[in-house]
Amino acid sequence: MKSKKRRNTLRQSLAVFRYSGRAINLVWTTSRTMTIILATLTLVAGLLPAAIAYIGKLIVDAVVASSQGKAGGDSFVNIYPPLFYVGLEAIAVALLAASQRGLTISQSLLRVLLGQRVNVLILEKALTLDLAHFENSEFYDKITNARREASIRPLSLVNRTFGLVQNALSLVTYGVLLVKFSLWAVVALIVAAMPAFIAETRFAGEAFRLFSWRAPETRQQQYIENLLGREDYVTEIKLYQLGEMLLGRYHNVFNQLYGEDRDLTVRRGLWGYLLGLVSTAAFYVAYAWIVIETVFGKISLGDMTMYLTVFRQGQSTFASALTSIGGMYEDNLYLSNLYEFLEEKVIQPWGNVTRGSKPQDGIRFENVSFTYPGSSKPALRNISLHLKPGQKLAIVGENGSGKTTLIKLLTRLYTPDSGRIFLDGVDLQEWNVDALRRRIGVIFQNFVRYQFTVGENIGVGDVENLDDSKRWQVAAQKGMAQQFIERLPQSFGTQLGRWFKGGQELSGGQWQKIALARAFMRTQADILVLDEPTSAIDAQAEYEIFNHFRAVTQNQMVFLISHRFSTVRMADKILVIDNGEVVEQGTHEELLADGGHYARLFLLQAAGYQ
Ligand SMILES: Nc1ncnc2c1ncn2[C@@H]1O[C@H](COP(=O)(O)OP(=O)(O)OP(=O)(O)O)[C@@H](O)[C@H]1O
Repeated sequence: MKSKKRRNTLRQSLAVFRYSGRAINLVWTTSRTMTIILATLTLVAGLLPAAIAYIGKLIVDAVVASSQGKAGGDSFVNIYPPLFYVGLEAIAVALLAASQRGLTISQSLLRVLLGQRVNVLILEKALTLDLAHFENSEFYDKITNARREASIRPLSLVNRTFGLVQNALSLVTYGVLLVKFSLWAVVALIVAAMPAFIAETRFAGEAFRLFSWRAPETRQQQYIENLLGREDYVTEIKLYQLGEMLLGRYHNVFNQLYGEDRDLTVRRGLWGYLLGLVSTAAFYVAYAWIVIETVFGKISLGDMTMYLTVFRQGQSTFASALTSIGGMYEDNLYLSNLYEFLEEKVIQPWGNVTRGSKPQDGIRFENVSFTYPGSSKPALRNISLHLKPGQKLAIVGENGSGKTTLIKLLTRLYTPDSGRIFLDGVDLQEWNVDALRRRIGVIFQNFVRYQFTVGENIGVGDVENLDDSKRWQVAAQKGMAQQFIERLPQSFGTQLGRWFKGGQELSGGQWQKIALARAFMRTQADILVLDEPTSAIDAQAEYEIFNHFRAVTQNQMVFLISHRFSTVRMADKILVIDNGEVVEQGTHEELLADGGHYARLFLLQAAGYQ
């Protein structure tokens, strides 16, 4: 029982080295030269203090020898040996200072490089995750935890590991010098410092657990900071007078966090002090012992000077080694967060088909059903449809009926729970991700308003031709954006949004025209997906867009979601969805003649215009 407990304690203590290897590897792959410099300087800085203490002893002994020579009546007093040692010590001290300064410089540079490296690793990982991850709050906690401290912790762990090696080297060399005096003194000093170490690792663990639990609160604070600091929120927050309420919430979260922090900090400080007293007491007992031994002439004055230096420095080195271990424990815990995030499993059910077996088949949904993760009700049920190359499909339905969900399945942001979707006769799951995505041009309702130039905002539709200004123009023409862009101060070169210097804000409809142009930028895409692309566009422009819509999308399949029947009626096929199910399917004329759901909604809207 006892031995099991001891093994556990040992394993816990050794756990401080768990991530050291990985952290060192991370630093090593970030900059080999810098790591070698860091290791060499650590070695030098670890060995020099004992050498300096030893030279100190040589100085005192040489001084005593010289002065005894004089007292003995020698006419020639040899002043050179002590001076030689003084010079030697000066050189050693200068070297120590140089190595310490070198350590600081290389650590600062490595910190910057490593911060960038870890952030890139986190962002690269984020790119491989799917949409479902981003809709899960636990995942946000993970990414928040990984990002918050992870960029500084690997270097900190490496510094502490190296620092520990440096301290250990110093301690071993001090030990070698001290053992000559008494082995027991060495053992006593080590034992006296243990309680402080145990307390340190305990508190570090507690601090970390506090940090992890709090991820939701921290995110809440970040969210409020975001709400109060972003230009797109500011109008509503002002007009609804939400400022004070939000600030109040911000304070509440802070007060709660501060209370916990304060308790832990005070407890940690108090215990650190009390247990530190134990090792100070041990140090002074040893101090007294050395003084007594010197008074009784058992050791030389030089030895006493050396022992005192060694004791004093040995004690502070030991204390700093213990703090390093406490800190390493903490670093390990934070790094476990980083690696937990980086090792988050990504299922990539993508195939490698780049070309369909039946290119004339177009898109086919067969009995597709889908329920969002964590939701109890299916968003889509038994959807079947078929769209041939070049055909246009409009999807109609009330809010929340499942239209956008259908598009998310088509674009493979989600995978159906049952049923299958085929493109050119091949199941979407078997398609190569790049080949599939290259074939689709899409605008979602919440398309992104990039704080880039107008041209780039259109160019992102086809990243390989991001800067091709000729293509921008063609795409802008198709999206009816050409006219207003030409009136902007720097035309396609105008910076959009308010975040950067000279940025210009656009109206909702103008942004939507940019988004339309973006979808048209993808010239090789033969599937165009438009989720309410004209909801903010004025009637005249919409009329013009759809008048030439057939011409500009001649060879493309189009999936169009719209609440405007003037737009919908132009489609070859109309799909009416209600509550996740297809309730009607046909052309505008057929559906009107049926006198069902579609006919009722159409007449309702038409009546509104009369
Ligand atoms: N990410 C999600 N996680 C869970 N449920 C979702 C998610 N997105 C949508 N839903 C739910 O799925 C159903 C269908 O939503 P969907 O966005 O497809 O509707 P829609 O027909 O496009 O509506 P609208 O006309 O308002 O855009 C709704 O009940 C909605 O609450």
